[in-house]
Amino acid sequence: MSIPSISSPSLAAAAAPLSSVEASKRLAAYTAVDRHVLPEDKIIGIGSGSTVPYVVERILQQGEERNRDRVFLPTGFQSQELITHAGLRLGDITQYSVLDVTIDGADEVDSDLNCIKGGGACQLREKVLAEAAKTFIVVADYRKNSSVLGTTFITGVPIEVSPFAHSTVLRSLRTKLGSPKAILRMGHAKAGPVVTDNSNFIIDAPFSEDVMKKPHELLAKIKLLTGVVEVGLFCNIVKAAYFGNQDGSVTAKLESGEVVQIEKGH
Ligand SMILES: O=C[C@H](O)[C@H](O)[C@H](O)COP(=O)(O)O
Repeated sequence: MSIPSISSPSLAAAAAPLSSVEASKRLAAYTAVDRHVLPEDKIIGIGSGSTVPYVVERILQQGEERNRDRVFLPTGFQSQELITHAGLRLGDITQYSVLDVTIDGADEVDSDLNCIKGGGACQLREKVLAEAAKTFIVVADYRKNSSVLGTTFITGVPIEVSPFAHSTVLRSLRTKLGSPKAILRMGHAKAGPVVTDNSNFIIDAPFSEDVMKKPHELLAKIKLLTGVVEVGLFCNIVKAAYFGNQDGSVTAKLESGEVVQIEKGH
């Protein structure tokens, strides 16, 4: 296995000045990798989205020796490409049912480390790799750090559904579960609905603040609808969430309830 060196052109490009949001994503990702991707970790889950490339970038910076006997499992097509293009060894969840650590992005994280995920339609595979990991870590920029889910990510809870059942699930969400504005997610630059890596559709279902304050209850109700494959509410899975801030610090929310401020350069 040949792993690109730290001075490769792709990393040189990555070292170019970043916007404040991108810099915050990188800061969160680098901090999380430094703290949670340890020398003894060999089976590593790589999540989806625009923050995760910085996770892979930092893992590469740990060096060829450290990565030689590691296997990386993807949460979808995008992270599979990330892993292979980085020259890291690709594995599959069907080969490894226990992961040492999984690091993933999030659309929003509340005070109790519950998350909305699935803005990129990857929540099914992401949840499988999150639950299979001994340690599941979330990385995001400061915009995702919230106290109640649905405050900043307002398009709704992403719900993966079997195409066959999408209209019945939509009806139940609208008329029984209190999401009258639930809609089928449509593609951009593609006619028709978004189709997931699992050949399913996505429904985005916004709920009131009162309902979003109890994400576990909402998750249970949505999962019981026939045809629902997975819900983009992650409850009681996250061990720690790292948010990069505009001032160069990182806010870490821990499973214990503690919130730690990591100052620039630490
Ligand atoms: O389906 C997509 C995933 O849940 C992403 O991890 C989530 O949307 C966050 O992505 P980003 O890092 O681009 O904000």
